[in-house]
Amino acid sequence: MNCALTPPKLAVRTVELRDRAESLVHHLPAGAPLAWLSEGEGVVGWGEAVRLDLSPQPQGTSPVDTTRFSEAARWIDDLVARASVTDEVGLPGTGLVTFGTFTFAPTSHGSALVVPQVLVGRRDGRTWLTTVTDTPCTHPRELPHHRSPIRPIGPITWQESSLTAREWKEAVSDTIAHIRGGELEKAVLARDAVARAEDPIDVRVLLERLRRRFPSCFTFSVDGMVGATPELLLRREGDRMTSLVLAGTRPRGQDHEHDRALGEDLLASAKDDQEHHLAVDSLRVALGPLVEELDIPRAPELLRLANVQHLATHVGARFAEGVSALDAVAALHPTAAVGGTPTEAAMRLIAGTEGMDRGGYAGPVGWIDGDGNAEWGIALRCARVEGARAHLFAGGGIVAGSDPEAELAETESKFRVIREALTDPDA
Ligand SMILES: C=C(O[C@@H]1C=C(C(=O)O)C=C[C@H]1O)C(=O)O
Repeated sequence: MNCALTPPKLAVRTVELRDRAESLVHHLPAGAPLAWLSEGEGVVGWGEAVRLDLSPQPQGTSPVDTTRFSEAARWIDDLVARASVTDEVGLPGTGLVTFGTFTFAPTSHGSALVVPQVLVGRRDGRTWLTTVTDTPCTHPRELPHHRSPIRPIGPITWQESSLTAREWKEAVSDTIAHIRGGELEKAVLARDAVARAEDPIDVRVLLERLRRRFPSCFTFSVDGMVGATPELLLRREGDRMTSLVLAGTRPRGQDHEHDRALGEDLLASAKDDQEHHLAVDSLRVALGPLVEELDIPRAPELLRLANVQHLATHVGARFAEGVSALDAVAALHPTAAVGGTPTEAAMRLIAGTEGMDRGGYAGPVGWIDGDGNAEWGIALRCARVEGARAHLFAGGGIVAGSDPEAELAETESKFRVIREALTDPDA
């Protein structure tokens, strides 16, 4: 069913499921899967009980406009108020769950909310089945069996990017000049790459490879945005909020010694420390009015992933009375990990420099349930998958001390996540 600004009345039921599947991905049928997976847990869904496509704002709208978030929040509030929910499990991710993807810029197409007809979730060793209908009918207690075989992706050809490597490095040099000229402190510049398969890409192949290779990341698929992001914009459980800020990157080393040396270099680098602290400060300022007991460690730690290592800060807080997860998403986006400092100047520079539309890349992606529990990541290490085409994105933070060649290499390391998921059966 398609959407409307007044959502329909949904009937929702969650029941416990006896399930031995090693991966929730194994339950997904072909088509447009919904997924949010980390450390063997999470939620997957399929079918559309209802969806909302949020309209882009007109060109010229402020780059920090938050209309798409407030429209989404209003729609979800209505949906939840009108729904009749029977929830026999009662955990974050049970009951009425809405998946969402929001564009980086308010003027881009692609912000959408989707409520699946069927959802399977897993947490703390418990698995559940949620079914959603808009017509009175009996809900199943067992999983409907209609899995279709997974289709291999086959050969991939690479097409031209919006900017060549040389043009992108020039864009980085120009950005460094603007920063040294005092116009701004940091801007995150991204590049794209376009892959084409011979047949429509089976997203389940990507999800399975991504969750295996990046178990601690958040492997996601929402309305065509598919990836494995390490960056948690926020998680809400009851009134607790957690967030993971990343900025500052090195590749992984070829052996243990080299890897350790790269990590130590990252921890000691003044340039990366500046880049990281601008990201943490943007979060502190945005969250300040919305939370209590904001706990931000003074120094970052090292987060090692299969392809790169990052400076990482784990943040905790308690939501202030009356503040929702989507209020916080709207306030946080874009953090200086994907936008820059000051935000508006960085957003304008990004729009005028990258030569492409980011769409959902670097925007919030995740889910929210009817009790307000939620997990939203920043859509990184991802691609927009449409039929046989995948549009990949990767970027990096530019500050006064950045080097264009090193930034290009950093984007290559970040592209590897999706490139290898598309091409390498052993990735
Ligand atoms: C912009 C990306 O990543 C962001 C930028 C980082 C950096 O500049 O060091 C690190 C992690 C992310 O916050 C990306 O993956 O495309």
